[in-house]
Amino acid sequence: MTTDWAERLPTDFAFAECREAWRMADAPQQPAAASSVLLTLQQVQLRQPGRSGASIGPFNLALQAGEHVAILGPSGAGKSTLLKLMAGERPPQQGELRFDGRTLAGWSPAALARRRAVLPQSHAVAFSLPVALVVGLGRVALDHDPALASITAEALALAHAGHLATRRFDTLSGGEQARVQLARVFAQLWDAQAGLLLVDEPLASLDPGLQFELLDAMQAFCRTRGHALVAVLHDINQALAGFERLWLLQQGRLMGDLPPNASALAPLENLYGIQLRSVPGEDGRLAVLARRRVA
Ligand SMILES: Nc1ncnc2c1ncn2[C@@H]1O[C@H](COP(=O)(O)OP(=O)(O)OP(=O)(O)O)[C@@H](O)[C@H]1O
Repeated sequence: MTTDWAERLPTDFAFAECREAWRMADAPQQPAAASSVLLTLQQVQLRQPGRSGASIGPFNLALQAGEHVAILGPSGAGKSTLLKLMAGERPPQQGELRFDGRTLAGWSPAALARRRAVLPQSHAVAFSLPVALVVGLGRVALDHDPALASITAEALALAHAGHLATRRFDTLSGGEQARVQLARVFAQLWDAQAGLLLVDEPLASLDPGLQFELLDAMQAFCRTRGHALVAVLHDINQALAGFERLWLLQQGRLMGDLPPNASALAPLENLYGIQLRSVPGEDGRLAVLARRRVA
């Protein structure tokens, strides 16, 4: 496979960022040193457009290189918007974001695409594209990509989607499409180091077995490459099992920045208005049973 197909993509193609990144490819950037700050948000604030007018922030956050953070909160709390701010997809009205020491605006789309990948909550593809092409779109920022075919195959296998390689994306089920999109972001950061993977409800359309498998795959993928991982999740146990920090959001504000241990239970109960009972989890990690709060 070559990158010639990128020239044939329709102009309103959904992966506008990738196409832009492919056009603007420039010199590779040096990755952040281990245990350094990768991404900072300082007084970052955004007001949503239109009638909702919801105000998100101000956020003051620092994400370390290689750190794994889960963002939790009720529906409409601002989780996806925070992820979009971190991705540089939504510029803040106030405040500053720095990625690897440089303001996000100071990164060219191509250089950013080689260091950080984004898996949005919805990922419709407007055209009937082959699965391998959708995965290969993760690598359009590279000028020369001799390993494209093998990385595409390995990324699909890691996302438990190797058997879908010859299918067309629009014929796949929701869960199959989710796995292909996960393979796309794996492919994007496959040969990067100390990057950033931002994922929004990546497991929502998958069966429970696949949720375990793909959460493990995502964690292992990031750990072996030193990538930081920030995931918007609705499943408290997934957040407790595989993440080092929990960012709790409510009404556009950060209500807590906590480790995934017993100290998080009361804040989580308050966040969702539910009762949680701790139960033994895997490898001694905390797990919870959720119940309706009794008045
Ligand atoms: N483009 C937009 N224009 C106007 N309002 C928006 C926009 N995007 C989000 N909002 C509003 O901002 C608030 C936060 O939305 P966001 O999608 O970040 O929430 P969320 O926590 O991810 O929710 P969910 O768990 O339901 O996906 C909501 O009230 C939403 O209606």
